Amino acid sequence: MSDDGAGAGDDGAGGAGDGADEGVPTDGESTRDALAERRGLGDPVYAPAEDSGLLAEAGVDRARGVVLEVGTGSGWVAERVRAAGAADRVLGSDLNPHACRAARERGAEAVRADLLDPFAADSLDAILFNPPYLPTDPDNEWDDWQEAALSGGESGRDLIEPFLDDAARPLRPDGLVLLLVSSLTGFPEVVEYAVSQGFDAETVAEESYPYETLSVLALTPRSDGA
Ligand SMILES: C[S@@+](CC[C@H](N)C(=O)[O-])C[C@H]1O[C@@H](n2cnc3c(N)ncnc32)[C@H](O)[C@@H]1O
Repeated sequence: MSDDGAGAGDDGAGGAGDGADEGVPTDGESTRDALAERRGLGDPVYAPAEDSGLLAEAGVDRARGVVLEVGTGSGWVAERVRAAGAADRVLGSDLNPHACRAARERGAEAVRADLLDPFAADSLDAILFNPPYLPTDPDNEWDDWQEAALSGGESGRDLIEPFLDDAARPLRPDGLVLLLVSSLTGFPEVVEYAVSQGFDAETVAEESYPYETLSVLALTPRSDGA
């Protein structure tokens, strides 16, 4: 979600980042407010930003076979991976019906779903997720789709943990999860949780911004299942 104008792509990602980092506070909650304000609270669909760009690059490099982007938003990441041509099929899913519509308009195959719920066991070769991850004070939660795109609850990990609880189920045994993680969310805590859910974790991309470091974790199911 970093928005310092570094730009994550040529057709939308980082597009809201013209204001550099001026005035962006360093605590998670007010950072969230500043970022949400820049993106426009009226827009119900997350606009691609640097986090989207980092995940898309990792997906283009590593995702093969049947790929699902969970929380596809505008569908920009899914489309980048599809257009690169190395995957057999790229699906997108999102809880937000406006996002599903936007992703379809972009040409992505998108379905409305809560995390991985409707996906069958052993059906996916790669799963990508740029989750809502900003730590948010419960007293400051808004009840709208922008909130659903940004807020990871008090810890920042309210969506990441249930995602990791279920991720091994739809994944084929030699499959791969690419998970975008921000330092605001607690990188070591996410790694520890992923390992506790039976994954090996490796950082495959990292970018630092003035108020957060974004990483992409490649998670692979441990063969011993432990
Ligand atoms: C940070 S945005 C990322 C959007 C897009 N993938 C990108 O990188 O530009 C997080 C997305 O997750 C979606 N989302 C939130 N909760 C979800 C859930 N329970 N299941 C599926 N998607 C969810 C939001 O609607 C939003 O589109």
